[in-house]
This record gives sequence, C-alpha cells and structure tokens, in this order.
Amino acid sequence: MPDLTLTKVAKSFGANVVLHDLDLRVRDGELFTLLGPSGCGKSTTLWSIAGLHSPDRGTITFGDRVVFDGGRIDVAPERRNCGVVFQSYAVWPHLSVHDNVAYPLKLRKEKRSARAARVREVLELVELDHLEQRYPHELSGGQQQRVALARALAHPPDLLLLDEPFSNLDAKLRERAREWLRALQRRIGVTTVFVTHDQHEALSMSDRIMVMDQGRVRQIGTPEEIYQEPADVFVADFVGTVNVLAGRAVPGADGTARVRLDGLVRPLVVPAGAGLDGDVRLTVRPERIVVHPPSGAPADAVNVVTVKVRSRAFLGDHYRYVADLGERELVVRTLAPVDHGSELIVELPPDAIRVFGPA
Ligand SMILES: Nc1ncnc2c1ncn2[C@@H]1O[C@H](COP(=O)(O)OP(=O)(O)OP(=O)(O)O)[C@@H](O)[C@H]1O
Repeated sequence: MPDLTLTKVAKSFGANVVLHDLDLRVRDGELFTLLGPSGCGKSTTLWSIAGLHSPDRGTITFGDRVVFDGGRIDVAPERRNCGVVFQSYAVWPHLSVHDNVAYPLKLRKEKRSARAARVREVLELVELDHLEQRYPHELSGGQQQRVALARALAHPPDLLLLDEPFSNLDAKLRERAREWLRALQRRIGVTTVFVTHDQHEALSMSDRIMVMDQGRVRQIGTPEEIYQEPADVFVADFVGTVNVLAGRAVPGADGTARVRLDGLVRPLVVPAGAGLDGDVRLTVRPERIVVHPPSGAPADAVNVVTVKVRSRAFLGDHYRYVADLGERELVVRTLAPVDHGSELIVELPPDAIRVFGPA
C-alpha cells in the first residue's frame, strides 16, 4: 500500500475558504483520523483525496503516483482505487448483499467465477457470509454498514476512506463497530483515512490523529500526544475535557514559574521553563486534579486550594464536580462522593498544568 501525501491543498467554495494549504502525510498501513468540529473541512479533505472534489491548488500523491496536481493532473475517482464508505450506508436497496458487494467487480468486468470467490472472501471478512442473499431492508444498521465496507473492499483498494461511518449506529453498537473495524484494518493492513468529529472514536481507533480547525491543521500526533501534549488550547479543549484558567505570570525570585489567578490568594506553581510572560492560560485535566480528604493535604503538596462544590453528577465510574475556584469554575473528576455545597480540598500538581499564551 502506498503512502498518501497532500501538499499545500487549498479549496474554497465561493468566498468560503475551506482548506488553507493543507499538508499531511499518511503512512503505509496507518489508520489516520481527521478530527475536528463540524464544518472544519474534514469531508472536503477526504473527498479531495477520493477525487470527488477538485482542490483549487496543491498536490495529492498515492506513493509515487500523482493523482492531483494543481488541475494539470486530476485522476478520475474510479481510477484512484479508493474504497469509500460514507455516513449514509449507500447500499443499493434493490440488490442483495451478494450483488451489492459484487457490483464494483462487475463494473471492472471481472470474471463471474473470480467475482463469486472474492465476494465470499470479503463477506467472510466482514462476518456477513451467512446473510449473502438478504436485502438491505432485512439487515440492521450495523450490518448495512458492513455491507458498504465489504463493497469498498471488494476490489482491494489502495486506500480506504471512511467518512463518519458509524454515526448512524447507537452508542453500544458504535463501540463494537470501532473495535471490529480497527481489528479488521490491522489484519488487512489497508492504509485508511477516517473522518470523525467524535474525540472518543478518534482516540480509541487511530494510529495518528490530525486535529483540524477552520481548514487548518492544529496538530498531528498519536492519540497520547494529542491528549497529553496538546499543541494549543483549542486541541486541549476539543479532545477531552480540560479546565482553562486565564491568569497572569509572575516572575518567581527563586527561579520557579508562577501564575496568579483572580480570587486566589497564592499564585499557582507551574512547570519551570514554561517561558512565562504577562497574560497566560493554564490547562489542567479534571482527572489530574488530586482530591484530598477533609483532614487536609500532605505538607509537601503544592497548589492546594479549597473549592466549593457547585454541582455534581454521578457518572457510574466517577463523580464529576463543578466547583468555584476563585472567580472561575473548576471541573474535578474523582471517585469520592461529596455533597453539593460542601468544600473540597484539591491539589493542582504542577506537572498536570500546561501553560499557553493568551487567547
Ligand atoms: N459543495 C459545497 N458547496 C459549498 N460549500 C460547501 C460544500 N461542501 C462543503 N461546503 C462548506 O465547506 C465547509 C467544510 O465542510 P466539510 O463538509 O468539509 O466539513 P466537515 O468538517 O466534514 O463537517 P461535518 O463534520 O459537519 O461533516 C463548510 O463550511 C461547508 O458548508
């Protein structure tokens, strides 16, 4: 399977600039996810790769094959050899499962016997071989989506392109579908570009994620890098839950870095070397905040503050509290049950804090 490279791909619809000189490289065999809010240009990127949109500028290559080059080269979608699955199942209602999957092979004029063998093979792959003669209306949503996937794989594609393929499935089924697809993708090793606006989906399935915002790349990294080392506040906030606290850096005489927050008596100690100056924003994940018992925090704990619980939600495996921290709110995630209105002694460990510039 080839690498996929996009170089300075730009696309506008009228005055609306949807992709700003996008650069990305998907490695051979990788499951690469485009993640971002609605309208950020994920589908436009995927469609440009598939050849369903022509970018205004830029280059797209599959390995050393140029499929798009500034309009001089624009290989037709059916010659790019991409398997594409969209959000809507887009299986033909009047064709059986077998005939849906056989269709692309028929178009390619493959021999009947080879066709039948390949259909059987991909239906086994998606675990639908026992439903070969059924029609789409006799299948569940998840099964229809697997038919669409089998059809995309029927003629082995160089690239598999998936645009929110699970969004019509309910939460439980979706979770199973993710695991199943990830295992299948690993097994067949097809280079895959996956579009979603669901951070959990992106984190759980991807080798690497590209976070997009308004047609620009915010960050490309592994799920761990994106979550633990976000490039900016947008990424930190879009992927997972994060507390964003605006404050002002104060130079520490002892070489440590500190940030003063309105309403807090003592400035917070933040990681040294954070390059602090003037207005800053701090981020801290709710699960990194340590909750101490009412008897208090150990003497060596830093950034210990008492906060008042304003609301609480029991979420089965943890409680989520929203508490007042000075003049702002702090989301805390913990197993400890605490009443609404009571006080919590919390610690914001410096290594859980990341420092960014002002908004
Ligand atoms: N054919 C089109 N004509 C005009 N504008 C379009 C067209 N397709 C997309 N757009 C606009 O381009 C922008 C990006 O759309 P795109 O579908 O790529 O976003 P997305 O990130 O996939 O969003 P979603 O998650 O909602 O599908 C949006 O502002 C959208 O309205």
